[in-house]
Amino acid sequence: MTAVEVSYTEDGPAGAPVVVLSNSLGATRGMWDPQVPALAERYRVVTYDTRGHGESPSPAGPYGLDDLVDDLVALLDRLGARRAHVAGLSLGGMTAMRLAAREPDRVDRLALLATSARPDPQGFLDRAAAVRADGTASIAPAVVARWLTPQYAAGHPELVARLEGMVAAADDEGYALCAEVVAAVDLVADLGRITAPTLVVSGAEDPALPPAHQQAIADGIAGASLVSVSPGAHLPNLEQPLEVTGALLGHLDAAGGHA
Ligand SMILES: O=C(O)CC1=CCC(=O)O1
Repeated sequence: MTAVEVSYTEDGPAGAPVVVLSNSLGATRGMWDPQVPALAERYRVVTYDTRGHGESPSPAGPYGLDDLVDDLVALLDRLGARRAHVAGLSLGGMTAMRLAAREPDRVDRLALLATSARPDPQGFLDRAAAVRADGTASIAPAVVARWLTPQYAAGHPELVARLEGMVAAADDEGYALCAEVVAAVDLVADLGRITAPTLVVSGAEDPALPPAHQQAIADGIAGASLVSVSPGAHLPNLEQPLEVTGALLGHLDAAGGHA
């Protein structure tokens, strides 16, 4: 399939090293809002909407993970970035892992948050069927219930409402096609091919992709470091923004400022 031109936003100094942030299933690039200001103090931060999400196109399917990687490579080319730091959460992390394994010369440092090299497919196939039948609004409360710990969600009803609105606004077919991408992901053989210095981040209470998934990634990528954020669920960057942003900056800054 031809790569699509994804919709993106840039923040930070134009000449700084590029950091690209890739979103999770059902989210938009807005999910990175807590991280962008601090990262943009010293990086050219690029957030984008994965195809089928937000303001990016939702071409007819089926999609494979390599289509999402092709979109990301096309974005790097549009940015004039031969190499970039790449961070992704969940589906975004799967895209980032595949890029790092397939085109290692395009990736400087890699950050993989709340993601998996081999998710259990059935739940995602069921989810695709559910949104095709009843739309993304029908699954939004259950999805967001996995993104934040129950305690944090109880204390932040406006955030919960905003996130549920984000999922409900997602294109039904785009969401379903990307859920099918997740269901088909098997990156176990790719892990050993990843040479980029890698940070892996877990939400200690993530019910969607529990910490064993990130442990398997950290075990499979040579030299990877693993940080567990607690309390934290599937979107630990929202619940623990200071800790996650600090971990990202520590990892990226170790590159010495050159992507
Ligand atoms: O949506 C979820 O429940 C968890 C998830 C899996 C892949 C992804 O991007 O989010």
